Amino acid sequence: MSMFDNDEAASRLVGGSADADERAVEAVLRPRTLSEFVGQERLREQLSLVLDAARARGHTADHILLSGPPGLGKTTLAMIVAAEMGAPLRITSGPAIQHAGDLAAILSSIGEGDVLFFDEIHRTARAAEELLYTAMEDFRVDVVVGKGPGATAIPLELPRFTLVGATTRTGLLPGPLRDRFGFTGHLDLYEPAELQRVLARSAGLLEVELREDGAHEIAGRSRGTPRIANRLLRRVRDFAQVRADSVVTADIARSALEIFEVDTMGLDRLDRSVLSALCKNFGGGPVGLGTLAVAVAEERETVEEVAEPFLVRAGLLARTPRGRVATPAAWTHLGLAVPQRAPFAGEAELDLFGTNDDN
Ligand SMILES: Nc1ncnc2c1ncn2[C@@H]1O[C@H](COP(=O)(O)OP(=O)(O)OP(=O)(O)O)[C@@H](O)[C@H]1O
Repeated sequence: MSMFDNDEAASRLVGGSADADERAVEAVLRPRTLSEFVGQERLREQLSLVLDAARARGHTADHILLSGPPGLGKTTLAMIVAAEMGAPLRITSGPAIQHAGDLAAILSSIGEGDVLFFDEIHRTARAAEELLYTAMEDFRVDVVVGKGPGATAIPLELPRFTLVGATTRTGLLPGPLRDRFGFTGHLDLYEPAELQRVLARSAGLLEVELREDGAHEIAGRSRGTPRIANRLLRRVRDFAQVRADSVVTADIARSALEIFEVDTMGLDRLDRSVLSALCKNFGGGPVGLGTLAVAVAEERETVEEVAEPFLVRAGLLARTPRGRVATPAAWTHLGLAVPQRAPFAGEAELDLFGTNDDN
């Protein structure tokens, strides 16, 4: 059985998603205004324009879609949208909406100007989609009363509200849903310098004495993700409290993260064992996903969904039509000499977007 069978967040220090306990801790660290929100300059400017214009017209803002990997600040931005509009925030998620009735119940309790944050909107049940379309476009839901031939649809007018949808990829959304958003913003991975600012801010709130070189060390291992940066900071703080004088320097951060097996690029044990098997057992590939999974004693889903996305993004692993391949950077990162006749040399069809997943 895989050590990563359960929720990714529960078992991984460098996983992107968070469980309920972590979300409670995170609430303390959330920026409350656009100006407090670090990085994502373009998106911040766009959002600020959308919100300022709506306020100037005295209207609710258009529906907003936010896309990007977990932990980059979509929930935080939804909260900021509500705060900047001076509106109450309501929260739901795709997985919570199994039937049209679930959605109708939420929508019918919404007030004028409310902001409805809809997390993982791409996971909304089909049965509720139509209802969502009319709610977003016409601020109306048709509530069906009765069954069979005698069923009638009673239109229910809704107050104007702003829906803020979050998704990990806009491509996962049906076209008609995507089209109903007036503004779509994409969140990119953060640069290390931006993560250093996130860390400095969090350290202030958590009353951790974080030196600049300490922040630099943690930022480099945070996989471009504020959630991971904050999580690593909390672990480093533990170490600094127990083993040092509570001050987080680069040395302290390095020692702490070595104990937690997070390396200089932010790879953990699973990531490294995948790369190491690929290079050492299979000469750098190409090798099929199933074979690679067996070599690291993990489920193929774990390798594919937990380890690979970041390895691909970090340019360490490529998915090709003939299988997984280690890039020169992978050999170098593992401290191995890059072989002369490496498999990547002749690969013209690198699938860097990871769409080819069944080799
Ligand atoms: N730009 C930022 N500046 C400062 N802190 C940030 C920023 N973005 C995210 N954070 C912090 O990172 C943590 C995770 O952010 P958030 O919950 O908004 O991510 P998310 O994209 O909604 O993730 P998920 O998709 O898993 O819900 C929060 O504690 C938040 O305060």
